[in-house]
Amino acid sequence: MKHKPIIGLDDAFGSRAKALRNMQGKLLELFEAAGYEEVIPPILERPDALKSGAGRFLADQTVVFSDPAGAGTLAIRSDMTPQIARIAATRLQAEAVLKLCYSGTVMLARPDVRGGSRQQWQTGVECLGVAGAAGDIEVLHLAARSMLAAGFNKPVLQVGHIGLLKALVAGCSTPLEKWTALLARRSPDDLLEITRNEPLAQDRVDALVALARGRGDQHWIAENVGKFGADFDQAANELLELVQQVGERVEGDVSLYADAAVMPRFLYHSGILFAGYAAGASQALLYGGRYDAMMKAHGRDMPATGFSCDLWALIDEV
Ligand SMILES: N[C@@H](Cc1c[nH]c[nH+]1)C(=O)O
Repeated sequence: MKHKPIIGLDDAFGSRAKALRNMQGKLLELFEAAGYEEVIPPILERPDALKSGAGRFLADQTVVFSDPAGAGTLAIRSDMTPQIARIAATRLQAEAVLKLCYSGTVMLARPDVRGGSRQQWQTGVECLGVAGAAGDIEVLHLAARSMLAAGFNKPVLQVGHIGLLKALVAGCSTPLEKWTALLARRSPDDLLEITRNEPLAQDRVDALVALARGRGDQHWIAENVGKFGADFDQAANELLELVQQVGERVEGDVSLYADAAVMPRFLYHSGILFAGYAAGASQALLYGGRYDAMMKAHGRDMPATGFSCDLWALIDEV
């Protein structure tokens, strides 16, 4: 009997296998030169370690199974950032600043994008213990350099802040993951439909629709300061200052701009967020952001920012 591959999973051999290793080598070399040390966590975790501070959303994206060796319910990791959070909060607790990098397979319960892959070869960095904008700035520069090393065509970094959306939909019963999904899909009509059942003032509805239409650039953010309360203003100012500090061109070749509609893949980010694009690619190829709240949920209150990308997507789309 011939076994067919599972839909959404793939094998690599020949030139594809070489390209994957090559890409991995380039990125790990870059991370190491920037002072990031490699960690190699296991592919299995307790579901709680993956969920802590990340909530249901990540759990829905995770394959769980009952361990035949009696260790209870186990999860195949769907993301490595929560593993780094666990390690930083437990085994590396003695170090105040941690700069860590990783490269390993993660498995998604369902693909991120229609017809996409369920397996990703996640490669990235996490910068922990560097307070304020300094950590974000360091990670954004390293993301830009990674995009150049990976050969992105016309690389662009879009930077947002989850606090903007949270402030706009405060008091709504629709969960945050629903809003982020609709905004990530850029579907203003579906979004409008949901706002009908929510106690939202018209100016908030207009703001959400503007985001779904992709109109949340720097000017839009600045214009809206003062309209939606202190939390919105704090997030907006943090984002505008960061973008101003880093500048519109990073490493000479990477364009960077603010976009309030940048949405996270998972819901554990609690500050700035960013996505990296290459001209001609069908999807964002790099994701990152700040997740101090997830560190707190893991029992170690410390600042944390990082990014990751999928080597499979890089070799296919760059
Ligand atoms: N792991 C996140 C990106 C990230 C890394 N560190 C912080 N955020 C993702 O894949 O979406």
